[in-house]
Amino acid sequence: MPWSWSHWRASAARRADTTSAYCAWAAAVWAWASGAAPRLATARMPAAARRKPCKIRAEKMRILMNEEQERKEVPSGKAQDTPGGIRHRLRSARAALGEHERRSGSAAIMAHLRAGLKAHAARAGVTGTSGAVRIAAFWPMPGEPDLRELLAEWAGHGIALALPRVERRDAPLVFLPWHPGSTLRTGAYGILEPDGTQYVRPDIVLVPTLGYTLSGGRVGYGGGYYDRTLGLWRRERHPHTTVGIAWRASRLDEDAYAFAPHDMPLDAVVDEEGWHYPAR
Ligand SMILES: Nc1nc2c(c(=O)[nH]1)N(C=O)[C@@H](CNc1ccc(C(=O)N[C@@H](CCC(=O)O)C(=O)O)cc1)CN2
Ligand SMILES: Nc1ncnc2c1ncn2[C@@H]1O[C@H](COP(=O)(O)OP(=O)(O)OP(=O)(O)O)[C@@H](O)[C@H]1O
Repeated sequence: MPWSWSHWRASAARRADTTSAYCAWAAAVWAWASGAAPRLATARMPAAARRKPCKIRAEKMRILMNEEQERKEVPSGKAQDTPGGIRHRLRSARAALGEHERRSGSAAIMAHLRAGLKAHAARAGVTGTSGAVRIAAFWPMPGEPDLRELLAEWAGHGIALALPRVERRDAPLVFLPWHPGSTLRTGAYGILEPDGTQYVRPDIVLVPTLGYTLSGGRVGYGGGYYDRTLGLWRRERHPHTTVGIAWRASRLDEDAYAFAPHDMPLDAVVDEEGWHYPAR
């Protein structure tokens, strides 16, 4: 069979599964040294893997290799459907926003939520327990819309709020009550999360969204956390409605990304321009 990158990568990934990431790279270097593979193969070793080849688990190595490869093969600015490529472009678009744009953008998103969240809940038929809804928000990671001012305002009006916590990497999120003054601790991924043991199930979920389509498709950070959580709630028939919170700059064309069956579509999206409802 003629040598090809994809064939090599597939067999290297298989090797990484069963032996170790380092062995896979050693095999690549050996192949290169013996003239069987082009120089390009070693040049494409992911930067993070290059730094600590012995310590990275085989699975992590495989993800890094795939994402690095996807990034390099995607011509910039062109619609593509590889998760690594699209996340990379979305992160770049987000990073390109200036401090002023972020501040005024967050203010615009908060204004749209103030004006429209009640109507959204009514439209979705979500009334909450005894008529009182609990809203799940998120504590912003760098670069995300910052809704904290609005959260304090809602709390002041007696609205019950919650924030997500990552308990386990491959599990659904749990939500814990939050009010101004609640103790937060640094959790997985360096995000501030509520302390405590009391879990709650929110009725309205503001979903941090790295990229979205107007039909409600969502791209996140690739942990699958919200999909797992919302999928579980749907199976357990917990009534809720979702609102993706996103920058306008992260809007994707409908055909830009191939959504997977586990991707839970958003019920609405709010960006700086306002509310967007998928035509369903
Ligand atoms: N503010 C906020 N809170 C949130 C989320 C979010 O998107 N925003 N989440 C939404 O799900 C959950 C956390 N999910 C996350 C998943 C991956 C990464 C992340 O930075 N991943 C790295 C790889 C890190 C690693 O492999 O260890 C990356 O993408 O480079 C961050 C958050 C729960 N809380
Ligand atoms: N409902 C689910 N059940 C089991 N695994 C899931 C589910 N949803 C997602 N996953 C796993 O998580 C991985 C990442 O999913 P995806 O790319 O959709 O994450 P994301 O929506 O970008 O992440 P996040 O919600 O954390 O921001 C998937 O490849 C899959 O392995």
